[in-house]
Amino acid sequence: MRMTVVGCGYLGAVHAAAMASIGHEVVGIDVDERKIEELRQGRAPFFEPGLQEILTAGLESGRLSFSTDFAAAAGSRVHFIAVGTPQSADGGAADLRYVNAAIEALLPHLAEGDIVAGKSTVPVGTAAGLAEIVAPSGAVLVWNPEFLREGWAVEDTIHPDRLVVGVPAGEAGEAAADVLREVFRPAVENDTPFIVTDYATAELVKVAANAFLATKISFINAMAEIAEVTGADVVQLADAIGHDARIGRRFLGAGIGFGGGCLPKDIRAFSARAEELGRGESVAFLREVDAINLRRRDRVVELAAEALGGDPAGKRIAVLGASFKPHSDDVRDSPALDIAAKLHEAGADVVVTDPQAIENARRVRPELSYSESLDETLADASLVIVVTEWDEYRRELDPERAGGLVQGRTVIDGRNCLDPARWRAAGWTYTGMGRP
Ligand SMILES: NC(=O)C1=CN([C@@H]2O[C@H](COP(=O)(O)OP(=O)(O)OC[C@H]3O[C@@H](n4cnc5c(N)ncnc54)[C@H](O)[C@@H]3O)[C@@H](O)[C@H]2O)C=CC1
Ligand SMILES: O=C(O)[C@H]1O[C@H](OP(=O)(O)OP(=O)(O)OC[C@H]2O[C@@H](n3ccc(=O)[nH]c3=O)[C@H](O)[C@@H]2O)[C@H](O)[C@@H](O)[C@@H]1O
Repeated sequence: MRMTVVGCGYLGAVHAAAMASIGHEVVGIDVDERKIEELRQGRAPFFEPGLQEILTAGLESGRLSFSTDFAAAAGSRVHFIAVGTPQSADGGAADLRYVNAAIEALLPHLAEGDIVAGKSTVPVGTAAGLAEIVAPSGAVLVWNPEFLREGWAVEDTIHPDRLVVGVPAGEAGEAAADVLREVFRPAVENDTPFIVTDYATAELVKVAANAFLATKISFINAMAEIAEVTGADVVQLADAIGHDARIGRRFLGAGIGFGGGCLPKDIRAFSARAEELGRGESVAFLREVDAINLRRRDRVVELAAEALGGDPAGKRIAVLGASFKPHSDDVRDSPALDIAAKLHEAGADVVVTDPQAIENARRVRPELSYSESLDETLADASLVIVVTEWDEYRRELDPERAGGLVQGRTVIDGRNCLDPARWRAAGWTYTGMGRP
């Protein structure tokens, strides 16, 4: 099937290449000329495992192309909208200007019977408004939220847990759902749950899922705060409650909390929308989820100061990690970089390393010092802080060897990803997050 993907960022670029990999003819459109040129040249514009391979294969097969010209959308049966919905500058609400601009630009190229499928994460009520704008073109609007995780984006797109499509009531909606079934045929044939619902439910499923995940992380971080004053071990606690299948162990990783381009902005946008709807109190707990999350960043700064005798000023600190999570070069709202910046502001001599994210980190935090080399980062450090649990630090970093490079064997494990016994045995003072 011929399709368009409007917006070729993290979500759109992966979606376009993945759709081509399952046999569709895809044109990716973006207003960012540099990004489109890179994609045309076959260079993934960001690090995402598996993307480079499907991008190259898609271009070579002739099924995948990119353009900055919306006229390239003409002739597609489905037009996915995957543009950004960032947090607006004046508060928590989602900024919908890119979604509105994308729809406006697409309108002249739509034909009767086309489907416009929104994938961007939007406040509940957005799709109903956009449907009215799209209607005169004869196209049908559906909302098809995306649940992929960065780092596993290709796998999640090709083998999703579930597919959700919000459609208008009536025959047109049913027919549109059938077209989406065809788009995702390999997954549908693999018995992936395919949930057809109304617009509001589809929009809410997305924000509810992210709100739940954020709440789960802040819940365990709240337990970490209690563990810190009682001497309990939050990692064992998570293992123990996680054995209860009703709770589950995943997303109970206590540490410096969640960041990235989605969870933080999505819970804030959800709160803002609930307030607009007069139901702010229904999701008031999300403000606490946000507050707990941000407190964990400050806690690391506090621990760092304690470890350095009360004042980090002038002390060399090695910060291992810059991306908001491993297997990604994304530094949007990265807790790792936020902590590094706070320590820098406190006067510490901070050096940050990361296997993939240094280029992006430099753009958002130019005031920090970076090194590609882990050894160089560790050299003469009085304190080492692990803030992103890359395998390079979690598995491969040998505490003996690292101990030979630093000035002081003191480590703060912001992700509870190191083995405390092993590091202590190598003479390190180890501090985890909510674990003794
Ligand atoms: N990054 C992720 O893992 C996921 C993102 N989402 C949602 O998907 C949406 C996109 O997120 P990302 O890809 O992370 O954002 P992004 O910022 O990486 O990409 C957005 C892209 O849209 C382009 N764009 C902006 N205005 C445009 C226009 N008028 N026409 C064409 N292109 C335009 C930008 O140039 C950029 O390349 C957001 O709503 C996000 O919440 C949902 C699930 C996963
Ligand atoms: O809407 C989105 O964009 C996406 O947001 C998240 O995906 P992502 O942001 O890629 O990353 P996650 O794996 O959810 O991690 C988010 C943050 O939580 C942190 N985290 C995760 C798990 C955990 O146990 N503890 C924890 O602190 C991670 O380090 C990271 O900073 C969701 O997991 C996706 O389902 C969703 O599609």
